[in-house]
Amino acid sequence: MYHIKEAFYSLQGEGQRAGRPAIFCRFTGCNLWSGREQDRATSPCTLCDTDFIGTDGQHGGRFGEAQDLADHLLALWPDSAEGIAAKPYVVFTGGEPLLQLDVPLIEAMQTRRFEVAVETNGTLPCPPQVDWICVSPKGHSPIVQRHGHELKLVYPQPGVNPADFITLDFEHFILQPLDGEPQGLTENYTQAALNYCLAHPRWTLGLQTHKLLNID
Ligand SMILES: C[S@@+](CC[C@H](N)C(=O)[O-])C[C@H]1O[C@@H](n2cnc3c(N)ncnc32)[C@H](O)[C@@H]1O
Ligand SMILES: Nc1nc2[nH]cc(C(=O)O)c2c(=O)[nH]1
Ligand code: SF4
Ligand SMILES: [Mg+2]
Repeated sequence: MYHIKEAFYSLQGEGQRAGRPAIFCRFTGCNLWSGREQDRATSPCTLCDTDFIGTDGQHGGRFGEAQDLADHLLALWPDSAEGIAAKPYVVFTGGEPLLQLDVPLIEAMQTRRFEVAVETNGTLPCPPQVDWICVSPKGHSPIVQRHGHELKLVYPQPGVNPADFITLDFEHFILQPLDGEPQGLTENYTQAALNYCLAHPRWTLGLQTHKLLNID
């Protein structure tokens, strides 16, 4: 059974593929936070900007079979001529998608011509069938998924040094400014991230453009 918080059609707002139209499938639940505010401060991930509890969001629900969920997601892709000609794209996120994403679901999407991307915290192994792997490390949680396409580090995180990640096997290293209340920093987080990129040019700055655009 797959538990889906919400699913929607939007632009990928983040990372190397920002701007690309995509279906987002947000799985319920995470292994690094319960999703309850009273647990946030004592959880391995304290920075989350997302509600991933329950199945009550837009186009959310529970799906028993990969084929049923794949058909549900396919129905969100535009059926204009351009939509059919374009390579459809699905981003599995959450919550932590690798608690639920399995090979039958990946292959059901690929059978429907989708390219399959995942946004993961890196603490669980990613099936090799996934076409685009984005790992976003959290605090000192151990990184199990040590290769992929983009490593997208939220910056700053207390005690986390970006230099500790550049030996991992990724094509793109992206710093994404922390969206949240300033915590004892003299500069804002975007300025801090951009300063880090200028001083360490292996890193590129990635903004959460969907928040700037006020879209999902
Ligand atoms: C909500 S997470 C879900 C996927 C997965 N659990 C993960 O953490 O990568 C989706 C993306 O949003 C990023 N993110 C979450 N909270 C954020 C925040 N406060 N500021 C900036 N990025 C954030 C995560 O790092 C991740 O890249
Ligand atoms: N537009 C848009 N792009 C995104 N990229 C990653 C997201 C996520 O929550 O995983 C996200 C999201 O929630 N919305
Ligand atoms: S690991 Fe991802 S989904 Fe889980 S709490 Fe952190 S940012 Fe949110
Ligand atoms: Mg998001």
